[in-house]
Amino acid sequence: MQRDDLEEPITMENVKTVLMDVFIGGTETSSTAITWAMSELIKHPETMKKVQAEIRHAASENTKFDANALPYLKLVIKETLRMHPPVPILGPRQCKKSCQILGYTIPTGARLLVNVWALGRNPEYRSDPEEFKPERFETSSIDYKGQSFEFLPFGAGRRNCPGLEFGMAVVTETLARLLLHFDWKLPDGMKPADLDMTETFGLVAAKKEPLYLIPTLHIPLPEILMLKELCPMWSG
Ligand code: HEM
Repeated sequence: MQRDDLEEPITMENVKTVLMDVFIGGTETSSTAITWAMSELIKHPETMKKVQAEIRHAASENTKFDANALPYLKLVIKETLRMHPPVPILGPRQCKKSCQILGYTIPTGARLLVNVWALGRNPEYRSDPEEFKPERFETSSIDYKGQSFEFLPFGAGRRNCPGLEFGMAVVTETLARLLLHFDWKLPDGMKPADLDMTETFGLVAAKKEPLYLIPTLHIPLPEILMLKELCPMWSG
């Protein structure tokens, strides 16, 4: 693996650092997005029904589906990322050239923090920002790839998230599996309205109280098929 003949040599140190980036950048962000999506779905039973119907309709031979053919699930994930961006505040940016923003002078060299959480809930950019409504993205061209500055769950510019596609694939595949194979309910007769949606404050805005849900098996998942589908390189 070691290559010393390149302009930027690949060293064991580089490899370890990249792997660390993947673990630090990719695990808590993705699991936080999945937890928030499940929380919003359990709070909105009609949305849960609609997304499960889409996934169950798309799943052929009971367990196979094309994650790209799940447009409503994509809307659910977008809406989750709008209301609960796992990274609520982007890493600091430095102002290259003095400018005016909303009447404030931003001097050259000033450090700026972009509040993605506040952008997502700003009523100037959308109606009912406190409502979970995946349908709002149905007819909108707003995407999460860093071009729409009112919706930046993966950041923007050259320091945006390099794991965007991978993160979306993990979140989509995991949610689709959870929703295809299981029905979900709250424990102890708890009502959807009682679910505590408080966020933690930190680099990652996770759900403060753990999400406890009771699964009921809907479609069994043969273990061997699961391994083949998820890890084709292992199945020979
Ligand atoms: C739903 C999942 C994810 C979300 C919401 C997310 C979000 C973000 C955000 C907002 C940033 C800062 C971007 C900026 O300041 O403009 C970032 C940076 C980063 N992300 Fe992700 N991320 C996710 C998944 C992943 C995955 C799966 C990986 C790796 C496999 C990853 C690796 C990184 C790295 C290495 C950085 C730092 C980039 C830099 O500083 O140049 N992320 N992520």
